[in-house]
Amino acid sequence: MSSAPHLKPFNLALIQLGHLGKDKDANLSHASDMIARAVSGDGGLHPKPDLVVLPECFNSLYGHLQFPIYAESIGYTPGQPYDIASSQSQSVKVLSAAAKRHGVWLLGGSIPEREKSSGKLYNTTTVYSPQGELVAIHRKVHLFDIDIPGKIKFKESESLSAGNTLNYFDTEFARIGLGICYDVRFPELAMTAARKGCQVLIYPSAFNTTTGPLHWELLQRARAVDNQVFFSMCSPARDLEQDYHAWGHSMVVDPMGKVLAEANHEETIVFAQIDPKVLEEARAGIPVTTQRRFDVYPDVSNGL
Ligand SMILES: NC(=O)CC(=O)C(=O)O
Repeated sequence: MSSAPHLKPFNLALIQLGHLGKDKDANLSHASDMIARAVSGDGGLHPKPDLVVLPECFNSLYGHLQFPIYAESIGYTPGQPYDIASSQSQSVKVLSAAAKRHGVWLLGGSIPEREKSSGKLYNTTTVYSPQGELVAIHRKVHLFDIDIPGKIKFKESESLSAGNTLNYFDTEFARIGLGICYDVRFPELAMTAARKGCQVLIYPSAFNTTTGPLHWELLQRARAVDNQVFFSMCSPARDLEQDYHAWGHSMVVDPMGKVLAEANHEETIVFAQIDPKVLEEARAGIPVTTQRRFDVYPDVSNGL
C-alpha cells in the first residue's frame, strides 16, 4: 500500500440530483447539466469545486426491478489501464467526458453494473480524474435488505450481488474512501479505510423517509468521529411520484462530528470547504487513532 497523499484544503460539491425518471438519456443529460452548474460554483456563488459527487443510482430509478433494465457493462480491472473510447457503458462515457471537459475530479454516484463474464449485477460507483480517466470503482459491499413491517421492505439481493473489496482513490489533495449507502451501517468498512490512510470518506447514497430521519445524520457523524475523518453522503432529491422516497439531506461532516453543510430534500448542490486543520486538531486533541488497544481486540486488527 502506497502512503496516502497529505490532506490539503479542497472544495467539495454534492449534487442532490432530482428529476430522475425512466428515460436514462434524460437522466444522464440532466446529470451533465448539474455537473456544469456545480463546476460553475452555482453561477459564481461558491469557489470551483475540486471534487464533484453524484448520488446512488443517478441514471435510473432506485428499485431492484430497475437494476437489470438499466445495468451497463463497465469491464474495469483495478490497476489496469481502461480505454474509455471502447467502454460499453454509456454512463461511464458521459461521466468521463464531463470530468475531462470541466477538469474536475468526479465521483460518479452509482449505476447498476452487469459483469459480463458472470452476468451478475452490482450497484457500482465509478470515479474519474480531471483528465477523464476511470481511476476506481466500488461495488456496494453490504446489500440493502431490510424489512420494517408497515414501513419499508427492500431487498437489493433479489437482483444484485455484493462487492467484495474495499476501495479508495488518491487525488492531489486527499485519499478518499468509497462506500455506498447501506455500507455506512458497517463501521468496519469505514474504520479499515481510515486505517489505510483515507482522510475523507464519501458514500453516494439514497436513504429513505423511514430510516433517514433517525439514522442519516447519526451514522455520518458517528463514522466521522469514530475515525476522525471527513464523512459525506450524497442523496438524490426526494420525489413523491416515485415508489422509493429518498431522504435527501446530502451532507458533509467534519472529523469532530460537526455538520459543515446539509441540503433539504429538493434538488440542490451542497458546497463545502475541507480544512485539514480540523482533522489535525481533532487527532492531536483526542488521539484515539494512536490509543487503540489491539491487544484487547486483536481480531479487529487482522490484515492491517
Ligand atoms: N438505501 C440503502 O442502501 C440504505 C438505507 O436506506 C438505509 O440503510 O436505511
